[in-house]
Amino acid sequence: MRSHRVAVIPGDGIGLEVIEAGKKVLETLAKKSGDFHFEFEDFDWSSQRYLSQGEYIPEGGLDKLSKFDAIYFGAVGSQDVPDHVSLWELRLAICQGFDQYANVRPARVLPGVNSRLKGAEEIDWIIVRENSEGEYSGNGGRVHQGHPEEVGTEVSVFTRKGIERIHRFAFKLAQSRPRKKLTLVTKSNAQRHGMVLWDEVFFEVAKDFPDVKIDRELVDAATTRMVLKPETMDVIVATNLHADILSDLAAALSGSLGIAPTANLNPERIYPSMFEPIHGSAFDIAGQGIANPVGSFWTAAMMLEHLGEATAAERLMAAIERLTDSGLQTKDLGGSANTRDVTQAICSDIEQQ
Ligand SMILES: NC(=O)c1ccc[n+]([C@@H]2O[C@H](COP(=O)([O-])OP(=O)(O)OC[C@H]3O[C@@H](n4cnc5c(N)ncnc54)[C@H](O)[C@@H]3O)[C@@H](O)[C@H]2O)c1
Ligand SMILES: O=C(O)[C@H](O)[C@@H](O)C(=O)O
Ligand SMILES: [K+]
Ligand SMILES: [Mn+2]
Repeated sequence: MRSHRVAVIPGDGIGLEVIEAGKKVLETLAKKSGDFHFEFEDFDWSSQRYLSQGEYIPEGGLDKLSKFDAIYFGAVGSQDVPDHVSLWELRLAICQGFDQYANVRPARVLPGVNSRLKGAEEIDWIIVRENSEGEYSGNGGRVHQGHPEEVGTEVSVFTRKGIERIHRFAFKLAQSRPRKKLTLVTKSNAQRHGMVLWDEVFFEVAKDFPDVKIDRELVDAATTRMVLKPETMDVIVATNLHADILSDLAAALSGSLGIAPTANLNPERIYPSMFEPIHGSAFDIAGQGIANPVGSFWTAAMMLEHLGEATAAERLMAAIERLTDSGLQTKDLGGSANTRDVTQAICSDIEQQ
């Protein structure tokens, strides 16, 4: 029997609720499949831990985490901790610490889901987010704090190496898809250094992929194209910040932020990769049991794929689609089901297949 060691970090808020749901689904699926199982280990790395013990990740924590086959992550963020502290101390510490430079964010309208966008059924995108540098390099500082002369800088850092590897990853992904299209998202009209390098390296890498159809879109225009001509896009490569914003838009256009999944990949597999729904801890609905767990289920399917369990990943995706198609939906999708109803329904569906 194949065994997969998965570190589970539910984090904060609805992260706890959707990861508990996702684990149940994964366990049901493994039991049904019969030829693999999970060894889950839970980590309490969260804002609660930070507030009580002064750190998100304990001494030696990343070393311990590095031994796992994958990481299943919920969300981080608390009203009692500044967002820049929680994000940097937990999610970014793992993504950057494990060089998970390729963040992959698929978007499509699942069966039975109503999008507010006319023509949304045309959405079939994968957003590739550069996940190690750019606007998230953490390069900057503050001086003269509290004085009228106060200055804060936030300097984006783009390296040739960092740019080349993410473009190459995006080209390979585009090449593997039927439409073989790749859109470069940029802002090199206004940002005349790092973004120009971003573009130049893209067109250099493009020479190695003559079968991939390419185009270039400024990020502001990319938002309108996603809304007005969704069928013209396939794989989209964008910087850390641009892709962060575009992927929330893509999720909402596909029905809800509660559905969208993410893989934070270290493609060379030197470190474990991390899988999480794209949403955050959702202060407004946390603790109510009404979070949509579908994003964490789809995320689980991406994790299965990465672990080499392609058949199980397909079975899970099919179960997710039967679930959304059945009309049993949470509030964000216009339904009245809660997290538990939806989780129970998908588990019994998997058991009965
Ligand atoms: N990767 C992460 O861990 C991550 C991602 C985004 C935000 N955050 C953090 O989360 C906190 C809250 O951020 P935010 O409000 O900007 O974004 P958010 O994603 O937490 O919530 C935005 C909106 O979407 C709704 N929503 C999100 N997920 C949902 C789900 N599964 N089901 C139903 N509704 C859902 C929320 O209720 C809210 O109205 C902040 O601290 C932020 O830094 C963390
Ligand atoms: O990286 C970020 O900006 C946040 O964690 C979050 O918004 C995400 O998308 O992961
Ligand atoms: K998340
Ligand atoms: Mn985001």
